[in-house]
Amino acid sequence: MSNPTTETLTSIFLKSVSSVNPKHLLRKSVEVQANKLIVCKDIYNLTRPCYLVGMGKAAFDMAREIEEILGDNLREGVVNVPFGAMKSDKSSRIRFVEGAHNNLPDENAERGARLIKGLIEKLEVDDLLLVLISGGGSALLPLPKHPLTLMEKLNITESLAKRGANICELNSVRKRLSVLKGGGLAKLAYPTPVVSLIISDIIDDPISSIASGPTTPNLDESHVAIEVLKKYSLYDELPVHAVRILQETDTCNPTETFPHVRNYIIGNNQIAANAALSHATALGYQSFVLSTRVQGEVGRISEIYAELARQVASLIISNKGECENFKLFLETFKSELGISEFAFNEITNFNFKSCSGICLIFGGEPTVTVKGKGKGGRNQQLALSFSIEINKLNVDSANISFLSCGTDGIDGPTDAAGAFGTSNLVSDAFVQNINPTQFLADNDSYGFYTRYRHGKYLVRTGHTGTNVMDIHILIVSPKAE
Ligand SMILES: Nc1ncnc2c1ncn2[C@@H]1O[C@H](COP(=O)(O)OP(=O)(O)OP(=O)(O)O)[C@@H](O)[C@H]1O
Ligand SMILES: O=C(O)[C@H](O)CO
Repeated sequence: MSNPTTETLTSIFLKSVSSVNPKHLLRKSVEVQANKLIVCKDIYNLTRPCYLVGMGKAAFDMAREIEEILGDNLREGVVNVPFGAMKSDKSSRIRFVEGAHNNLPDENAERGARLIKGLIEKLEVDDLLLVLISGGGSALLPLPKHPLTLMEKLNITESLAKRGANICELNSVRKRLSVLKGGGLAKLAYPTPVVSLIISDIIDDPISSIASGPTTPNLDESHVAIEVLKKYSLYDELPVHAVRILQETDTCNPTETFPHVRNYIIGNNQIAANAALSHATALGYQSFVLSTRVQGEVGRISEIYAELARQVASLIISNKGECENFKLFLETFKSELGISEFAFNEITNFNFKSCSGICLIFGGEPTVTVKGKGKGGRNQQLALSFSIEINKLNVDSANISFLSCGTDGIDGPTDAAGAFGTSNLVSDAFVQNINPTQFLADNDSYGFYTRYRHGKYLVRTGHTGTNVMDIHILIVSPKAE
């Protein structure tokens, strides 16, 4: 087997992204037969006038495809999309609103949210409302509860994000402060039937957190949001009217159900990881999806990945079948990496003897606490940090290549989807008089990769039109004789 090239890794990543292309996902999940709408085998009567709303990074492509599928059955729609996501001005019954520059709610997004609210308020009981939900939806559906202003709400959520709140903590607060989030959209639509089609960008696909769960009851107890704000020392700084909204308990009904709503997850990280597996296998690698639940600090993840690569290299090179040490190692990190029982048994029972190349695939969304002044993203940071960690282990018996990319094609405030890492990157960089550790310390992974090998180790795909978190690909293969 030839040594993996950056093109090899890129081809595996691109296959994973195309498997979660919204058009592809919708064609797999939704069809119209006679006057019936069939969604994941459930049947809805299309004699009802059909309306559409949507929000998120994949919403434009989802909306265009749904419009093709529904044809004249679609009466009207309002879909909020990120700036730059609109690709064609083909006439449409759907009104697209671009907003949320850099994933931050703004007046355009608020205008779009008001248009969505206005459309829903006109619905009749005999109508049908389709809701298209994908990652980035929270920033595209801002409608603060009166008298909270958009700027006040933005200050609260931005401060939480900067202080390290994870997406579920962030959205527990957003749900409490917003009219349409946390089930508000579904409540407004009642009793009109609601069918929501969701592309998940959160680990384990929690519908109540994806885009802050506009179509599911907010099952958080009222104190959850308050506890999050206290955890990050923000509660005492809130405007008085924000505290009053958070303390309202009438909107919290943990037993609430929405009998008029059906939610369908039509795309997620598992689908993308499985597609990566199929392609890597077709390329001749013995491939495994070890986890789609990777989270935690990037530095820690890179250390574990580096040790994993070292262990796999020694198993392949030593040509020994046994992997007791490997099993013990993997057992130690199984829960931290979110490795399933199936994946654990599959790889620890594999005989590495005369294996010509292993491809390990992960998915998830690690975090970076940004302390430096540099420019980068969690994927570029992970690829650089992995290269530094694997270099420390002096694994010279095998070729070790790594890719970490965001499936939405945008990693942090940069034009890259992510980057490559290799076991010889550090030594190679020093030949070019570039110190990787310095760039990493300044959270300047983009600055490093634009200099290293003239930027060839950056992965640039542009907006992919989908978003199912990140994909990590690790290939370990014997050095060619
Ligand atoms: N200089 C940097 N180096 C490393 N990571 C950074 C840097 N600047 C920002 N980040 C990370 O990038 C994250 C934002 O990434 P991005 O803009 O891709 O949004 P996202 O979290 O993927 O949103 P979505 O899930 O909607 O795509 C921040 O949470 C921060 O941790
Ligand atoms: O929009 C959001 O809330 C995040 O992308 C999680 O879905």
